[in-house]
Amino acid sequence: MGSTREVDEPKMQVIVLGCGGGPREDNTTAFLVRSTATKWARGSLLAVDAGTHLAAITRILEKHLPAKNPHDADELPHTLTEGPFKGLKIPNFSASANAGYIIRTIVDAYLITHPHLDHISGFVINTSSLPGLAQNASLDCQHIFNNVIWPNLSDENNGAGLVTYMRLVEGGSPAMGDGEGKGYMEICEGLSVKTWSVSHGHCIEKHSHRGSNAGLPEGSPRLGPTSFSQMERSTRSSSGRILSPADVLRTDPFDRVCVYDSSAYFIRDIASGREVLIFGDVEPDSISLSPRNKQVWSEAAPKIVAGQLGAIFIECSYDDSRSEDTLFGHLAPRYLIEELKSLVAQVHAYNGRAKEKKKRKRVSERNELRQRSTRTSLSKDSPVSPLTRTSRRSFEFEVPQADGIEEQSDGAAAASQELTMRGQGELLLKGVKVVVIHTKEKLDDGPAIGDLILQELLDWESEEQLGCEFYRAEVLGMRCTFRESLWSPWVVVLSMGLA
Ligand SMILES: Nc1ncnc2c1ncn2[C@@H]1O[C@@H]2COP(=O)(O)O[C@H]2[C@H]1O
Repeated sequence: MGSTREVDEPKMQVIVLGCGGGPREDNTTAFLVRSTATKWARGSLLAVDAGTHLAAITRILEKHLPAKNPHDADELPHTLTEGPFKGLKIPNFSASANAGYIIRTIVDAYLITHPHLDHISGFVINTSSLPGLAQNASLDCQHIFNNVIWPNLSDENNGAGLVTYMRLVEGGSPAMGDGEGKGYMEICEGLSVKTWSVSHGHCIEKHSHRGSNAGLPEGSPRLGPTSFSQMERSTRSSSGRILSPADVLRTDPFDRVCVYDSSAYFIRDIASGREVLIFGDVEPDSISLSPRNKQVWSEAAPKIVAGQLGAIFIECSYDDSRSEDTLFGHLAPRYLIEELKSLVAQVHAYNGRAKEKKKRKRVSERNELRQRSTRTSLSKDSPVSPLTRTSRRSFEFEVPQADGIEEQSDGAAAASQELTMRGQGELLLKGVKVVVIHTKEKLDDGPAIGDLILQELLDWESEEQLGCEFYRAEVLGMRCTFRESLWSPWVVVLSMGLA
């Protein structure tokens, strides 16, 4: 039997370097993720977004470096005994030199959810001051490394070759990985990743220069997998007919809307199979012109049922006082809850399918037994071949109709409908940790935005009974910290200020 210590040992660590969505530039979105099994090996840190990066790492180290005699080289290398980098062997005295060591040696790749400045500025600025840094970035930086906004430090278009782009296959490549890790791409020592595109609002101009509409022919706005008829929100045409957002688009084939692409990453600890899900900026499916979150929830559902998903990091930029027309591709608590209800629906549907599969298996085993005994008796006294009698058709006829959810053509949609009717999540997300990120400060004297959003989420939760636990980060001076530290059996999340 495994010891309790073994069970409680975190398998993954997420260090929150920045958790805000602006306007403050010192707390913009940035994480470091690692598999604890790698024990701080070379190339074992994955940066997910890097709105802030080197500066935040330096600040953490300043707080946790030992008091030392700067001339006593015998003290080096030193193993850190506290803070988010606890256990890391550092080769230098100063916080600055050690931060440089971390990003040159331990950080192996940068997963960028989308190339907006609050998610990339640290990465871009750090690259210029670190000659020799060659990193994989899942970012098409051509708009940044274009010799106008920033020198082309990439290895494309005659660039300096400090950054290598890596383009991930949406939904994972079937050629990658084995077994449960199939489709996942190894991204750094100990971690693999699967990515899904999600939508982050749309450009004010009507064109398709980038984002999910790019490359589509004139007048063909790309619609996501969810049909617009499922949307709750709608507008009224001059004739009084209710128009969905898709209809609005279709009324003028030359009006095309450019949807900003963002990403959701399932990051997997290769050693244990545990995962965390980290979203970039994202808007709710219900008001999106290219709703794609449902696909992510569908992928998450079985992992939740299997207890494999440690935490979901998702944005909630505004509180519920924000109107729909000023969300600019973000979530507020009412929409985050709506999305989590969509996840509940997927869990419901998954459970239904699993139940049906089990039932079918049982029935098929029973039938098999029955047929065997029939075959035995037929073979004794019937001229008809037992094989003829056990044809596929007669077999199918004998399978009784399974009840409930499996009769629906789309289990998730049915479950969703049911949820809307009942308004209850049946605590199906019990134990799921939802970490709220990318909150935007209001710059007023009112309560901290994190407090406001968390309270609203808790109010929604008591109404909807989804079962998830909410955590949020807040800005305290130069630091962000969690009001409660998040420690699940396999994920430890440490933010800047936390020991
Ligand atoms: N049409 C708009 N009018 C005013 N502000 C906007 C508009 N679109 C986007 N923004 C702001 O620009 C910000 C860019 O980063 P974010 O997506 O985090 O949040 C966005 C909004 O705060």
